Amino acid sequence: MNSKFDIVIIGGGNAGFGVSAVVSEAGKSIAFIEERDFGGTCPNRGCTPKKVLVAAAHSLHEIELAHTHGIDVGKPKLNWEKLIDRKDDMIGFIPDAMKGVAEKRGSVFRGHARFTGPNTVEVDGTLIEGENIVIATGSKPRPLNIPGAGLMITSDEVLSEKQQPDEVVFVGGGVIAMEFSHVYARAGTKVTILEAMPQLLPRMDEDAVAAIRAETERLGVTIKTDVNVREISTSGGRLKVAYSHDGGDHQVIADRVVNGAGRVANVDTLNLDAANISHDGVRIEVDEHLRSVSNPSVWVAGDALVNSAQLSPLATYEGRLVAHNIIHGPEKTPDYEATPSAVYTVPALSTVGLTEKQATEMGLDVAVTTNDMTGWFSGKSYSETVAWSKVLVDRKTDRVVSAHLVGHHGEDLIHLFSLAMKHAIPASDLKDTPMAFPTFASDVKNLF
Ligand SMILES: Cc1cc2nc3c(=O)[nH]c(=O)nc-3n(C[C@H](O)[C@H](O)[C@H](O)COP(=O)(O)OP(=O)(O)OC[C@H]3O[C@@H](n4cnc5c(N)ncnc54)[C@H](O)[C@@H]3O)c2cc1C
Ligand SMILES: NC(=O)c1ccc[n+]([C@@H]2O[C@H](COP(=O)([O-])OP(=O)(O)OC[C@H]3O[C@@H](n4cnc5c(N)ncnc54)[C@H](O)[C@@H]3O)[C@@H](O)[C@H]2O)c1
Repeated sequence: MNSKFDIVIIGGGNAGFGVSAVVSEAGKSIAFIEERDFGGTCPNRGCTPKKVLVAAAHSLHEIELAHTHGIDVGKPKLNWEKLIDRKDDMIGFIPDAMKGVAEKRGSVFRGHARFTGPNTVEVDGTLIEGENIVIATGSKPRPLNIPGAGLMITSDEVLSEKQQPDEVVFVGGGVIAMEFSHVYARAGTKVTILEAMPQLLPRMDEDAVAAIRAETERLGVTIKTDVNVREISTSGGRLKVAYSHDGGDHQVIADRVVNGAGRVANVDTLNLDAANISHDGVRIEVDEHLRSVSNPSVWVAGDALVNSAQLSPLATYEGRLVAHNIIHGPEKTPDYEATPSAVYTVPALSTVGLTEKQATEMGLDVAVTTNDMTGWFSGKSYSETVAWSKVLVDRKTDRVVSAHLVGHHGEDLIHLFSLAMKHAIPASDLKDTPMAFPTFASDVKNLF
């Protein structure tokens, strides 16, 4: 097999496939290296399987609300094993299908890649040379320096273990903890979230987080912020989490403790020094074109890049951008300003743009409008338990600065705000655009 290629891609996830789509179209030769499942985290261990569990939580939520529509139903019982089987059935074909795509685009190598020189990597004894090499190796759970940290499971096990735990503790109150808490709590698992920072989801708008926190507590989830998790140990066949909070020492017993403390770039085993790639062990230093500052043959995209949010559409976007820059020269720089995202609690917290605090710190003159839509016709029809919005509009430019939505189909509505921001559609034009009625989208004009 030819071991010299135009482009070597390390990692077959969203970022790697983003690169391969563009460079294969341009007729370049590709070595595509993957050590685990083609498709990577999002379709195999992330977004897609997670959404199957979230869909079950939606169903349980609807059943909870059925009585408001005059429908009598008994207490539902989720069969966790069947849910995991359903998830496995839905995604099982993905690695082979994606491997097939990879094979159409280039030469596939299976195994762990590590650099041996500025333009070479080694995979299981095979040396592969690339004019350009793209690091698209994704992320992995943050290793925690807590005694007993090895007793924790990760989102991988949450998505694959067939036995539903009675009690779960999440160390960290970020996206993973919030999404799985809503599934577990509705399925009857007792959940505790221990977050180190004063706020759950620390990067998100504090009022939006307060709204989803209240809904999460309504489900019975125990949430502690400003917590120092001190130790995890075994206790009578179960797990004990010792933590400090509010000046006191506490403990909670659970069947499973989940690492929900963030994910770090997966680059520490790549032997970066052999390729003269400037890094600090986690962060590879790149320029505005996502190219290594010390080795111009090396590029970084997706979760392996520390500069941007760990989101699958961004991984694909960065991969495609890197491919463009390899083919046409370093022309493009990423623009993250109007990136929408959602936390798939039930209902979701959806957001695009700055938090109110960030806008204030930047000295922007913004009109801030918040709404509780539970009393609106749309919110009432669907008996929404939480329906909340905050929209920021720049008073001088009439441009949407950000939107934060909890419930009210925000995970879809957020894209209207994102499009308006990206394509500089004035906020007043967005307000004046007729939308099908009665829909949640038709409420957009009343949100700001
Ligand atoms: C539980 C969970 C839920 C998520 N939900 C969402 C969501 O709803 N929406 C969203 O936008 N994002 C979500 N994400 C984030 C999303 O999955 C990532 O942002 C995305 O998968 C990153 O793509 P990537 O290509 O950078 O990395 P990955 O998809 O992780 O791909 C990297 C690949 O590189 C391979 N690899 C690593 N090192 C080597 C090596 N040395 N040699 C060979 N191969 C190697 C790995 O095996 C892996 O397949 C979620 C993540 C998790 C964990
Ligand atoms: N819907 C989505 O788009 C989605 C879903 C799941 C995951 N993801 C991505 O995956 C990444 C990882 O998710 P995550 O939830 O693990 O990370 P996160 O960054 O969202 O949250 C991690 C949380 O853990 C806290 N923390 C860190 N160390 C701690 C400690 N020792 N004790 C207690 N708390 C601690 C942090 O303050 C933070 O709030 C996210 O960055 C996210 O972008 C996205």
